[in-house]
Amino acid sequence: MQPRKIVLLGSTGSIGTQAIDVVDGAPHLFEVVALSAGGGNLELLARQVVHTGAAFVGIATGDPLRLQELIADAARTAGRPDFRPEIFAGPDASTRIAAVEADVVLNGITGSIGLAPTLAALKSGAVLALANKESLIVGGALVKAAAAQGQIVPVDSEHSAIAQCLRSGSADEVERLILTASGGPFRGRSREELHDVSPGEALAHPTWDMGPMVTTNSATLVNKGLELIEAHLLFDVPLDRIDVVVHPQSVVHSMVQFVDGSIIAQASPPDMRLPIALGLGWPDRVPQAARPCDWTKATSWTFEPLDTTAFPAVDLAKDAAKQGSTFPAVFNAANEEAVTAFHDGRIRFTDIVETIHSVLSEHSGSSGLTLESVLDAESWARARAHERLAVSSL
Ligand SMILES: NC(=O)C1=CN([C@@H]2O[C@H](COP(=O)(O)OP(=O)(O)OC[C@H]3O[C@@H](n4cnc5c(N)ncnc54)[C@H](OP(=O)(O)O)[C@@H]3O)[C@@H](O)[C@H]2O)C=CC1
Ligand SMILES: CC(=O)[C@@H](O)[C@H](O)COP(=O)(O)O
Ligand SMILES: [Mn+2]
Repeated sequence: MQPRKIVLLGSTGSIGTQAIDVVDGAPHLFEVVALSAGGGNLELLARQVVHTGAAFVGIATGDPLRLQELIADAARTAGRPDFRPEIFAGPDASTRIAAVEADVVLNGITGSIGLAPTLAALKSGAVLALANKESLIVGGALVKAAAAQGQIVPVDSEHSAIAQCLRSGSADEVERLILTASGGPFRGRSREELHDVSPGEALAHPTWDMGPMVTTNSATLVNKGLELIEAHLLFDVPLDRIDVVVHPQSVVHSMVQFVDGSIIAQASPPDMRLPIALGLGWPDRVPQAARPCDWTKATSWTFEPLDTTAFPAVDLAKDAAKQGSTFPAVFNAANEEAVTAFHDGRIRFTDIVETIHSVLSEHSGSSGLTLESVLDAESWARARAHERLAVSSL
């Protein structure tokens, strides 16, 4: 069998670098044909291009001539002085890279900026291995309409878990989905105790090593709110039949409850290489993609309800999803702006979710969901969030 041709969007990030580990571990299964990144780390990107031998590379910002020089240096060092991939540069570079002929496009970009690349990947006919949950959430019905049955394979650990559990039963046997949440670094704290936490503390995730946006979203529980919407869209289960339970060890990645009361869970130590490998290989499993649980050591898995008073983000996300239309896009855009302001030291941690709440409460939605209405709602939400953030600044 020929190796599957893989496009990696966001190759320099946490998902992207782990995807290259997966490919390195199974070169007979996968071949990287194109890479893209924001442009913030041209040295790493150049090394990745030479290492993988990708024929195409894209950057949103940064100097393409500098990238070309760095690739030439790395290629000389690797003993391949004639290696010259084609470089795409500019804001639409990842969208163009997503359309390169391939079997699977892994979208590992952070943020709703991943929407156009998601739509381009779907249009290309390739399987979309989706880590960039934001594009599905903001695009909603638009992304679903662009996807053929089974064309989107989830990479987010919870949704990969659910997809695996669903192999055990038919859609009409599904009663509920149960998303697990680590609870983040501030699990157990009251709303008041969250007031003065620092960006450094918010980035200290208890179980996962991830990029700064998703790590902060785990701390506010916004990530779980986004994942609730993601699960609803991916698996067509009504919002009120999706639960969140706190599981601090992050070993059970999510569960499906069936009509007879049986619950199937997927468990593995926290390591994204497993869902990434399954996303690239779906429906086939990649042998030795990750270590399994070690039953020779005593261990406990615990579960507790989510404190929705201290962490109201999941309820807020559910409300936004129920309102539909452009509300999820507004939820996400306001969050992205607030998280940036928090890391810049302009607002408090608790202002993040308050900002989302405030911006959502002023939104009136849009009649019909189009790409234009989504982009307009996002711009509006970002501008409104900025005004709100200026008022709540420290
Ligand atoms: N990390 C994880 O374990 C998990 C992540 N996810 C999801 O996966 C996605 C990626 O997360 P993560 O890897 O942690 O994020 P990182 O911040 O680590 O990486 C983000 C990647 O996106 C690139 N990027 C940023 N802006 C652009 C742009 N305009 N065009 C193209 N590429 C761009 C970055 O490039 P540059 O380096 O140049 O800035 C980088 O390669 C998110 O949606 C996250 O929620 C889901 C589950 C787990
Ligand atoms: C690894 C992964 O999928 C992340 O999205 C993870 O879910 C973050 O953990 P919590 O949001 O549960 O803290
Ligand atoms: Mn997740």
